[in-house]
Amino acid sequence: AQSHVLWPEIDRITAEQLHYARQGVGEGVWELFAEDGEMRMYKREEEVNGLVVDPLKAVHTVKGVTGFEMCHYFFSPDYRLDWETTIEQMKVLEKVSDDTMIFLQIHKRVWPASQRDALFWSHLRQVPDSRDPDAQNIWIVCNHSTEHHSAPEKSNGKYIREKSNGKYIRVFLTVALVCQTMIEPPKNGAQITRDDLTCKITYCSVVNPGGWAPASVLRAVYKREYPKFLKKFTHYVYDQCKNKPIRF
Ligand SMILES: CCCc1ccc(-c2ccc(S(=O)(=O)CCO)cc2)cc1[C@H]1C[C@H]1c1ccccn1
Repeated sequence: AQSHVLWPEIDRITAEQLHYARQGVGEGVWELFAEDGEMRMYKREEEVNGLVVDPLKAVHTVKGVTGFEMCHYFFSPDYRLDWETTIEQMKVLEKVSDDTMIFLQIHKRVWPASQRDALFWSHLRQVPDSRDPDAQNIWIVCNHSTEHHSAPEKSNGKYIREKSNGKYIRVFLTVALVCQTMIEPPKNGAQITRDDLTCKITYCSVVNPGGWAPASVLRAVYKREYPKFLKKFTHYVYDQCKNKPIRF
């Protein structure tokens, strides 16, 4: 993908998001708003031009899967409709390379706000750990809004069923899923099994709704949808992997 026009931006945003994901939530600005088992979900309340763009950061620990497996199921279009419940339609507009694609997603309407779509590149990458050079166990998927000739801001009906008003408000998003595999080597030198695996997850998301929506509505939607999404997604990956050979 190094030759693609988007490559410099993909490289820069992915590196920025990795750094951002690694920053702790200790500094007081993050507000814990959801907990479920090992999952902790934090937000910051921010508005841009009166629009709610609350950054979100979630940390979670899932036993029995690797960081690669978690990122693979998050990245691949083949499984998305199995775990993403807020999407009405999804299309891969361009396959830039095996690890980079451009998606167009129509999200379900969040009443009373009008319906939105999201157009973004998605990039999957293994990350050398600066602090531990031989840690080959960190993977990231970064999703970042982009433009594409085949899906201008106004839904042109060519690919996606035209709604009555012929237009979806386009959100602007940056999302990162960073996953690290921890292995508890079996005492007796036996082969590693899924019981020896733990996946440490950091999920970061900033979604600008692109057009006005009541702050109270958006905050209620995020409070409900994000915990549901991360719980459903991680359970889905565990179920998909549990009877399959481990992929690092
Ligand atoms: C008015 C904003 C509408 C809206 C647009 C977009 C998104 C959204 C898009 C992408 C991603 S992802 O993590 O990249 C997974 C791929 O789909 C997550 C969220 C969420 C909402 C809102 C519907 C809410 C929501 C919140 C959390 C999870 C899912 N949906």
